[in-house]
Amino acid sequence: MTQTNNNMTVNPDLAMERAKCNFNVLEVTHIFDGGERNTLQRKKIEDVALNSGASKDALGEEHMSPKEKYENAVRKSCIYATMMKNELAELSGLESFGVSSPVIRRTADAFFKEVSPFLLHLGMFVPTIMGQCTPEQQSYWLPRALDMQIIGTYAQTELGHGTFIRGLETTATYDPETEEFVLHSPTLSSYKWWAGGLGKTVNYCIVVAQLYTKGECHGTHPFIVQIRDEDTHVPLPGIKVGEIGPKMGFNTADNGFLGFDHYRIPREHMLMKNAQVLKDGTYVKVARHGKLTYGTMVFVRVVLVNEVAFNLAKASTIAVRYSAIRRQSKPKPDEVEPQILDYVTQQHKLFIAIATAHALQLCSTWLWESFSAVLAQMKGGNTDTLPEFHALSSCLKAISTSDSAHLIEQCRHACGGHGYMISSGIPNLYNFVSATRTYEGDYTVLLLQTARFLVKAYEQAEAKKPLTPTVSYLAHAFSGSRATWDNSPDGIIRSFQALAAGKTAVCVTNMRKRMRAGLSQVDAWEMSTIQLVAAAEAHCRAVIADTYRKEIVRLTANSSPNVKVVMDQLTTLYLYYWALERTGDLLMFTSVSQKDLVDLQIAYEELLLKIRPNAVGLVDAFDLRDELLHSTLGSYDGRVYERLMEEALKSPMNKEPVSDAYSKYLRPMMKGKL
Ligand SMILES: CCCCCCCC/C=C\CCCC(=O)SCCNC(=O)CCNC(=O)[C@H](O)C(C)(C)COP(=O)(O)OP(=O)(O)OC[C@H]1O[C@@H](n2cnc3c(N)ncnc32)[C@H](O)[C@@H]1OP(=O)(O)O
Ligand SMILES: Cc1cc2nc3c(=O)[nH]c(=O)nc-3n(C[C@H](O)[C@H](O)[C@H](O)COP(=O)(O)OP(=O)(O)OC[C@H]3O[C@@H](n4cnc5c(N)ncnc54)[C@H](O)[C@@H]3O)c2cc1C
Repeated sequence: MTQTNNNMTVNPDLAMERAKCNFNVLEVTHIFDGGERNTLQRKKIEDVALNSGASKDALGEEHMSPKEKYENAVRKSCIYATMMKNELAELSGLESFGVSSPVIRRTADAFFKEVSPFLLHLGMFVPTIMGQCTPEQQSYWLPRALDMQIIGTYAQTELGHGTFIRGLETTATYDPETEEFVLHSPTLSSYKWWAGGLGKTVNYCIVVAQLYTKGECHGTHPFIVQIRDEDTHVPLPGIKVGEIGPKMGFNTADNGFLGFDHYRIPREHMLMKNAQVLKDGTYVKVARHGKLTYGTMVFVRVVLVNEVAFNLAKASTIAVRYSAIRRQSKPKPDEVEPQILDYVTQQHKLFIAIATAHALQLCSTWLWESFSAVLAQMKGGNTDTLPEFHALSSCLKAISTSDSAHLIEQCRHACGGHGYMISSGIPNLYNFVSATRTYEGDYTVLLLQTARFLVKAYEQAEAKKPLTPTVSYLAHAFSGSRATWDNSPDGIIRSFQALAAGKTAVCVTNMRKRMRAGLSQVDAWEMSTIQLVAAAEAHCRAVIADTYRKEIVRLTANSSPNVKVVMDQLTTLYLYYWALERTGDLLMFTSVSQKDLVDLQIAYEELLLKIRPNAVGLVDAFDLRDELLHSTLGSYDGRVYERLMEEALKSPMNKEPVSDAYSKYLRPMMKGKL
């Protein structure tokens, strides 16, 4: 065993990998964190939160009953929330980052193998107060929520409707006599379903309901609703609330259901930034854009791109470190068994996961900055950039969550049987991230929102009208010839734009044909949706690749030469990988030849070999402390087999030499006495 300088015993294969890494790991950490200052701040916060040991459990979470798991998660949420208020807020500069500070959010992951029952409080309840309240409402609710005097969630989805918000059935009917709204659940399908923390934890929630006043429905609006007594926590009369039961993941989040029986709330509890109901029941629309009440969802879609990049970084760290210590098979009889990381197929599974974590991390920062710019414009009353931003955040949310879930599963495959152990950390990561593909807007549904924007932009391009920046490439869609293939990074990005333009053009042509043949516009659209989803995906890949490439060039401008090289290798790998995944489309919409594709495959394989010596260095650069990884396979020291055995011995099944099941069932059966 090799010793590192801080006296940690490290697996010799991992030590060897670290010795051969040829770039400065810390420099890459700074790139991933968005600068040295951010790295220092992150480390400070992690030290305060994690060195206290408060994140540790006496008994492994996986051996607890659901009720114990939930109570333990609440216990740790309270510890973490108190830390956040008292110590971490100051370190993170909470005012400037807002409650969505990714560092605060990430550090919390050391406390929870699944999720905190407070996730929706900070993730959606507080942001909705910030985004949907008038200044007076904010000054009342925000301090109480930030100080955790009240805990809330976001209850929009119902048993019958999640995607189609306009179809929600919960009603909020204004009664001018008492100046109250009457909340009611008229059907079983109108029961709120899914909101995190609703089952047992929260005492308030944002409820999205159809607003009725003066006999007229004005569509869905948000309300802040108290559902439990502030002292006893008992559900208030008129409220039916509970937990929805076991799920694939999120089992510490007490997702809940909620029904109303003519439940009254004060008029002022309607969130009135975008629309108001006056005392006499007059409805006043304030916002210039009809979809501003969807603002919290847009915010969370932006945050999720960062969230899944972080989780993919975790999975790739686990799988790459494990692949460096795991030796298997003997392709060369005279040599020792190779590290599985030496197999090119293993590199194919893993290096794209590292590159994608980088791509999504950098895109998430860029998206956050674009979002801030859109918000600033909207403050001045200008909503012109909102449609483009909605199209952009929709497709980035869809593709980032879907790619991350797929690649986390690929990391599990790369860990063979041990990856299937809960203690590997990967199953929990997968269960969490696969849900992100569905919630906050399902994958297909969001890509179709982007496609809607692409089709409109295509029609504008056809009419030679100006285009917004992310779709400006559509102006070249009418040259009549296929896009010229070249395998340079910019050439591949242009090819993805050509795929998006080509697929959109095919859809527009087919829709027009179908409409001429008598189909309605809605049916013609419906028949083209497979290709429309594919067009939106290609558009999104072009956006990710372009942003990733530009950001890396910018961020490595002053980097040392080897960092520049390895970062360039990763971006090129990302582009080659996706071009090779879409060869059929490239053959349809660009001039690429069979020979070009054979050459590209060879270049890709050579790139994997170039990245191989730096693979462990690259995942070390994510700088994920063991407390955040929760993994027997991925710890920094590589003591994999020791940890697997230690965890196995903790199983309650190993407490007794002979299980009770022997005397109850096995023995009677084997002795023929059952
Ligand atoms: C501390 C931080 C931690 C963060 C981590 C948080 C993790 C939290 C964990 C779990 C949370 C999970 C929470 C939830 O899931 S909450 C519920 C989320 N629900 C959804 O996302 C529903 C998805 N559905 C929709 O968004 C919409 O229904 C729709 C699919 C967009 C359709 O809406 P609608 O029917 O009203 O609209 P149309 O299709 O008719 O389109 C009309 C035009 O409006 C435009 N549009 C739609 N949405 C928006 C928007 N958000 N912004 C701007 N514009 C929008 C659309 O493009 C159409 O425009 P057009 O010009 O083409 O007519
Ligand atoms: C872990 C988790 C946590 C959640 N937390 C919350 C929460 O805190 N608060 C909250 O309000 N909600 C929450 N949700 C609900 C979540 O937002 C919805 O489940 C999600 O938006 C998908 O909606 P749906 O369930 O209605 O799916 P559906 O719309 O029923 O989707 C089913 C299938 O139909 C397809 N489909 C639907 N409409 C169309 C269409 N127009 N065109 C093509 N295909 C379509 C979809 O692509 C999908 O394949 C949570 C969900 C999960 C899984």
